[in-house]
Amino acid sequence: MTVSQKALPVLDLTSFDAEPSQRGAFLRELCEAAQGPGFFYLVGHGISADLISDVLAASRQFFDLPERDKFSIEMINSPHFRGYTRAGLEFTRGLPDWREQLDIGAERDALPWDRTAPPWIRLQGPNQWPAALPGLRPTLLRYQAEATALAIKVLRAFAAALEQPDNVFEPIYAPSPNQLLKIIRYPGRDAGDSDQGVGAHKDSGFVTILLQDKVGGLQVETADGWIDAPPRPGSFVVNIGEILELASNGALRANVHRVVSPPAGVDRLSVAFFLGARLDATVPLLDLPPEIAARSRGVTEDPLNPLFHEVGRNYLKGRLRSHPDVARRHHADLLDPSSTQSEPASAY
Ligand SMILES: O=C(O)CCC(=O)C(=O)O
Ligand SMILES: [Fe+2]
Repeated sequence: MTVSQKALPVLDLTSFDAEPSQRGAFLRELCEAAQGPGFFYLVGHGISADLISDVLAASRQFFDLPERDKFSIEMINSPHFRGYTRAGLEFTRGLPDWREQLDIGAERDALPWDRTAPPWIRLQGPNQWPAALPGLRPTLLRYQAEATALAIKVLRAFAAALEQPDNVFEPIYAPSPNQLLKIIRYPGRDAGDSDQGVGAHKDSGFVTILLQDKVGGLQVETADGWIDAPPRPGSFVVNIGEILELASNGALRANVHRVVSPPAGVDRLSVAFFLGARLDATVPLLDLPPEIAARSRGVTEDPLNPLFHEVGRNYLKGRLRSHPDVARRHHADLLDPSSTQSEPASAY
């Protein structure tokens, strides 16, 4: 498919706190970005350049560790889907993604799971950290905290763009939003290799805040075809997740995106932060003013990716499907034995 040369818009978050006319202009730009590509670059975000370079440096140090150190914290050890995943072990739409990654969630104790507990309770639990790199934990947890505060501010801006009170989503994320921080390395591809860094997908949360190093590869699907989202110094790429699509009945759309692997001899680092609602929450359908409701496109119907308003159920569905090895080892009771796919059984 051809890739269009169109660029994503750039939004300045400081305008959200500015006087009413500047704030109004910002909210209009946000609506346009949401109606169009569903993705934009964010500047004026308030996260320091020092923290950003520390996170990228710590990520590079992690991926440079010997295999035995990374393998000692593999995700297969964790029923909570935390830890390291080798390239090729994560799947998007049934095909392997050529990226290695470390998944860090909210640092919380595991909850007891028994037959009466909802299955998503299994998602809560500790992270796995590499003993060989003690500096990684404080750097990533600090970044996770700052990215959470930033994502909540972006969420408040989306609420305002929908002409809702800024805090309309607070009841479904406070006091313990679902957080997922992923540090990712995309290896270069040799001739004949698949170019699927990560296959075409939507993100499941409220919003995603993406930090990229200097190597491109992210592409966004739009009405005009795929658009490149090359790195832009000092900015994050922000995109809409499925919770906002559900809550707005498609007035905001979670857009499809993918990463094309870098060429041979080059690798790419990215750090994705996904802000989600509380796992025990149910996504409400917002009462939108008529002129916004008129723009609603409804929620995308995709038989391969049914969307549930129950947050924990939706999130668990995605984790089981993306990490079939973890699903088989720890959650075989949730898988449908008649299916070769790692889909959750429809019963729960
Ligand atoms: O690495 C990137 O640029 C995007 C990653 C992504 O889309 C994801 O992990 O959901
Ligand atoms: Fe994504």
